[in-house]
Amino acid sequence: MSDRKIGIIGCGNMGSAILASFVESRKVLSYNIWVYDVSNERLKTMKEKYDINIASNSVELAELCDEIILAVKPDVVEKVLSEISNKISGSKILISIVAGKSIDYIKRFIKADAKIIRLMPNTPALIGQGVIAMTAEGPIEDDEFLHIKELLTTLGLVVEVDEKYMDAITGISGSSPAYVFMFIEALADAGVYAGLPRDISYQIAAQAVMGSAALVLKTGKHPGVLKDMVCSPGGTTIEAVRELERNGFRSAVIEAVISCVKKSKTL
Ligand SMILES: NC(=O)C1=CN([C@@H]2O[C@H](COP(=O)(O)OP(=O)(O)OC[C@H]3O[C@@H](n4cnc5c(N)ncnc54)[C@H](O)[C@@H]3O)[C@@H](O)[C@H]2O)C=CC1
Ligand SMILES: O=C(O)[C@@H]1CCC=N1
Repeated sequence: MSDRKIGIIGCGNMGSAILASFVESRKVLSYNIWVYDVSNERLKTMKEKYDINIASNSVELAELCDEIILAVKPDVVEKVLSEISNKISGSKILISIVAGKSIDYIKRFIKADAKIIRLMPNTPALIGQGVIAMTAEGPIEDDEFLHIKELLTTLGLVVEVDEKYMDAITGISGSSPAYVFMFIEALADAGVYAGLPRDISYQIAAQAVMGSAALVLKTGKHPGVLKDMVCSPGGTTIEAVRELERNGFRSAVIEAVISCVKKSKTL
């Protein structure tokens, strides 16, 4: 457990997922966490739920905390960084989860020797099942980096990457929960069409997706091999596979991810 103070600026979907995971895992105790958000309602909810500390603004949060997680949307990053620029120095570490904003971009607004870590998490971090891509710059000591990495394992799988891969990772794991939820929703709608009660349909669709993903990870087998194992010759599955191929399923996924990655480069 860490005694360092952690601050989160922006407690929306992703900021609150990180907060929830930290608190619920007890890796960071509530009294060592500060949050700030422009929405008082949001702060009130977070305080009620997690009993954390509320900072009165981003400057106070940056003064109080050792690690400052920047979880606002890309269009307000410049404003927030300009506010806290003088506070990020010494042993303090700025941790940005902002999509599309490079470390070089961040460095335009804060001190040249500031310690910066850039992450690309995803929302399953809320239940400790996320993917967290991580890269660092500045005079960060190995033990500081490892300390943050260890903390982030609370959120899920942590992968250290070169920053040049961050846009691609945004397309593959940062944004993909949305595509997967769409897939689960579509599977369940089809289940309802076929007469299943909706609650059972969502439950089995989600479990089938989770089980299939776990099978890829646990067996290490190629997804194509695992797909072939489901397709009995002349059976039901290959009928569905034929329809998916006819409707450009794979191409739709690939093009969607390419669009996402392109967008990330423009943020
Ligand atoms: N939602 C996701 O799945 C992921 C989001 N991200 C990144 O996380 C960041 C936040 O995204 P979301 O949580 O989805 O957005 P969100 O809109 O849910 O949350 C942003 C929060 O920032 C607050 N805010 C706005 N201006 C502020 C300011 N000046 N100071 C303090 N708080 C302020 C808003 O009130 C809001 O609660 C983005 O940069 C996004 O790229 C990264 C990975 C995944
Ligand atoms: O949609 C977005 O821009 C953010 C980045 C990754 C997931 N959500």
